[in-house]
This record gives sequence, structure tokens and C-alpha cells, in this order.
Amino acid sequence: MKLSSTEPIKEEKLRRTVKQVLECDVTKFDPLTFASLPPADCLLMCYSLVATCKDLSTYRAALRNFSSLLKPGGHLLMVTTMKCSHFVVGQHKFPCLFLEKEVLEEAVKEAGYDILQFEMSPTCHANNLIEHEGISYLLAAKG
Ligand SMILES: C[S@@+](CC[C@H](N)C(=O)[O-])C[C@H]1O[C@@H](n2cnc3c(N)ncnc32)[C@H](O)[C@@H]1O
Repeated sequence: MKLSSTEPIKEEKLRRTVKQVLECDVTKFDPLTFASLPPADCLLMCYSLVATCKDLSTYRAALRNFSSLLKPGGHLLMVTTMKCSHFVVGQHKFPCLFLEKEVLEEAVKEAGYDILQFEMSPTCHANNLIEHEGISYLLAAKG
């Protein structure tokens, strides 16, 4: 992979900004088992829940568990591969939760959020390691 000339600067900035790395298990009612943090202003979830949850009820529960880390009025920013059936890592093929826009929005609302913005990009990852139809960007506020 070729890095752009701004990558070292971005990496340095990120390393300065990140203060702590914590273990998190979204399948647990209390996802940060070994730590206690004040409620966050913002949560960022990228490509994780569809890869982690085997069905919709697990997905809904994980979203609720994860959201317990956010303060009321705080923001959730979620990036999701849409209509994804599987992804490949090395020799292994993993199933992915197949999500459509309406189902995703319903799950987010059910977890106690007001959706502020939802955008779909038809852009797909340019390789055959993942089968999907676009990427969604969702911004929501916790009620
Ligand atoms: C497809 S990767 C996305 C990684 C990263 N967020 C990114 O954007 O590149 C899915 C991630 O979900 C994490 N994961 C799997 N099970 C999890 C769980 N129960 N709780 C929290 N994260 C989990 C994996 O460790 C992995 O990093």
C-alpha cells in the first residue's frame, strides 16, 4: 500500500490525540467491562456492528449496549457497509449482517436516537474481499 505524503502527519496527530485504548465488547450490557468512563459526547462506530452481529436482534441489543456509553444529547456517527453478505480475511470468509436503509434507521431510532443525517454512497470497496452495495453515513443524537 502506498501512503500519501500527509499520512505521517495524520498518524502523528492521531497518536497525540488518542489517550487510551480500552477493551470493548458490544455484546455485553456494560461494554467496557474493565473500565469506568464518564458518558461520552460522541461515539464513532465504523464497519463494526454488521461484522459482529449474527442477526438483527443481536444488532439491536449491541446498539443499545454501545449507546449506554453516550450522554443524553450526545452524537452517534456510524459508518456501515450496506447489503453486505460477507467479507474475506486471508483464507477465511466471514458472514456479515445484511442491512438495508429502513432496517438500519429503525434500529437506530429504537435505540433511542433522533436521526439527523443519513447519506448513502454507492461507492464500494474496490476489491473482491467484500460483497456489498454501498456505504452509509449516519449521524444521530441520543434522546
Ligand atoms: C470490520 S472490522 C472494523 C474495524 C474498524 N472499525 C475499521 O473501521 O477498520 C470489525 C471490528 O469489530 C470488532 N469486534 C468484533 N466483535 C466485537 C465485539 N463483541 N465488541 C466490540 N467490537 C467487536 C473487531 O475487533 C473488529 O475490529
